[in-house]
Amino acid sequence: MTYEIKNFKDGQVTAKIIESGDLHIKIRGNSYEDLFRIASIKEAWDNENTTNKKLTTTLTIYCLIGQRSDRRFNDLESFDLKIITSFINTMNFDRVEILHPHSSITLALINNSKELKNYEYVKKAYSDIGYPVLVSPDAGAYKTTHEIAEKLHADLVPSNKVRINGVPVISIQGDVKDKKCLIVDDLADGGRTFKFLAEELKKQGAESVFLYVTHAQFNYGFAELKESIDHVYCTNSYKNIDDDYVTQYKVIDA
Ligand SMILES: O=P(O)(O)OC[C@H]1O[C@H](OP(=O)(O)OP(=O)(O)O)[C@H](O)[C@@H]1O
Repeated sequence: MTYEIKNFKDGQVTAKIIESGDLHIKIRGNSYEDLFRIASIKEAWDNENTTNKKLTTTLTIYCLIGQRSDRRFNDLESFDLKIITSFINTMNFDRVEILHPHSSITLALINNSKELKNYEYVKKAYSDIGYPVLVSPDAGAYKTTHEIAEKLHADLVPSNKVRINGVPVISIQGDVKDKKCLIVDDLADGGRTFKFLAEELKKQGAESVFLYVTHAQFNYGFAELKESIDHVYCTNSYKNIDDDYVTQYKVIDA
């Protein structure tokens, strides 16, 4: 099944089904415009296929917008992931695949959802570096990084970040002296969490520090990170990056 998307000059999005069949939309999903693209395609497809119950509809989202906003942060503020997932649910897909969501709340809020794991990308980085120790940067990342470490038979050093009087304090729970370390997490916004952690790992004698994140925003570039992180591994779920400092695994043609 194929479709095309057009944008009107005022920003309106419209979809046209070119060829019918099972529907499988593969999209970053990292903008509100992408969500409306999905809705337009699905609406056009539904209109063509109201009577054909044998066809299936699948949505694959590589970097869901709002996945970090998995709770109402403050009174009087909107719960954005709830709004986004409610909108996706109105489209009634048979299956919705989400690549490495920030937390399980995303999967709980989306009907018929399934996680696409980050394992194969971490494995590639792990082999490329030469079997480093995995480092989970916070409590949120511990569970998924622990699962990966078990599968790879890799050592895992958990670390934790707490704020004392607003200042981040990092505690590393293991020995990293003379070791190669690979920090594994879901996303980098600015990347400062990892810069501080890498500095601490190097203070404790780490030979080198690498970073893997599935969703690579890096909104402030790489200059600061280069001071303490040797190389970055990520997917292109959020955007394409053209920089020798970054190895990007392609999940979407874009
Ligand atoms: O690039 P940075 O700006 O340093 O941010 C990256 C961190 O932010 C995200 O966690 P977040 O703080 O949103 O997790 P939470 O659910 O614990 O609030 C993400 O999982 C990273 O750990």
